Amino acid sequence: MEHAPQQEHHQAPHPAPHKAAIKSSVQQVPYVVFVTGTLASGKSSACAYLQQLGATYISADAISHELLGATCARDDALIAALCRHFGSDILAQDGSINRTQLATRAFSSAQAQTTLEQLQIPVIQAHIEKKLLAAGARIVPAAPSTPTRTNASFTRCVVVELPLLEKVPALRRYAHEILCIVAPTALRAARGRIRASSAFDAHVTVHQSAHQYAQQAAEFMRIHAATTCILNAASLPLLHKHLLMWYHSRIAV
Ligand SMILES: CC(C)(COP(=O)(O)OP(=O)(O)OC[C@H]1O[C@@H](n2cnc3c(N)ncnc32)[C@H](O)[C@@H]1O)[C@@H](O)C(=O)NCCC(=O)NCCS
Ligand SMILES: Nc1ncnc2c1ncn2[C@@H]1O[C@H](COP(=O)(O)OP(=O)(O)OP(=O)(O)O)[C@@H](O)[C@H]1O
Repeated sequence: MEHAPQQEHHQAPHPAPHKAAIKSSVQQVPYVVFVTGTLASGKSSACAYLQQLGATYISADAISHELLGATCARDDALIAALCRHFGSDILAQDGSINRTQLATRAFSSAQAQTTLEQLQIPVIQAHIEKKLLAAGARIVPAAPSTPTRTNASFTRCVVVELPLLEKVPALRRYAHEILCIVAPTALRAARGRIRASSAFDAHVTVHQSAHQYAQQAAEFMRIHAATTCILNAASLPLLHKHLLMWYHSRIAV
């Protein structure tokens, strides 16, 4: 919405230098959408499709994997802090974190999970912010809200997959919009079983009753924070169709 007056400046034959600078920075700014939802709702599937449509994709989970992995992208300080808190036997031979071992420790109690999040989330947040800025994203003056008209002036889109949206409030200022992917619990459970289950999923299954309410509360918060909810209760082609309509109403192609 803040783009209309700047487009008018673009029409002026000799724009003042500062106006030209504003114009060029606006043209560079991509439409930033955060994609959230609960476990196995279809966040990654949605992001993969948006990426296929041309969006730049940033994934909190992928960053988390890189930080704890064996490549040069790993974060030695974070790995050392995790070893101090959860035991040095979470370290694999290649210097990466044994994720199953860490999950067993970190998801053993609410307090341990909080410790993991306090150590890891600020680092993940800093990496996402860096990637957002590198992709041309800038702080959006108004908080994310449902657009009242199409944002046809945006030609680029950046999609950030953020499962734990509520844990990274500082990033919200970069988002034009928050998409929440929603799917019924029974479908998520069925889809989750088809997929190779992670340690977190296994933990949630084992501690089902204790986690159910927390997960549900978190999902409600994400739905509440969302500007658009997309129901992923049928086939993947139908999810793609919803996303395509959404994309075309936001991004000029
Ligand atoms: C403990 C770890 C190493 C276990 O790894 P593992 O490969 O077994 O699980 P994976 O990373 O695939 O996670 C599985 C699912 O659980 C979700 N999840 C991970 N951590 C959490 C958490 N603290 N709370 C809720 N959901 C979580 C992920 O988003 C994903 O959907 C890993 O889950 C981890 O590092 N978690 C903390 C990172 C984090 O907070 N990521 C989200 C940032 S927004
Ligand atoms: N509409 C659909 N129809 C059939 N299968 C689907 C559909 N949507 C997602 N899936 C499948 O369900 C599984 C979970 O989907 P996906 O990985 O996209 O969810 P997620 O929210 O990213 O999961 P996580 O919380 O673990 O990161 C995947 O195997 C995916 O292929």
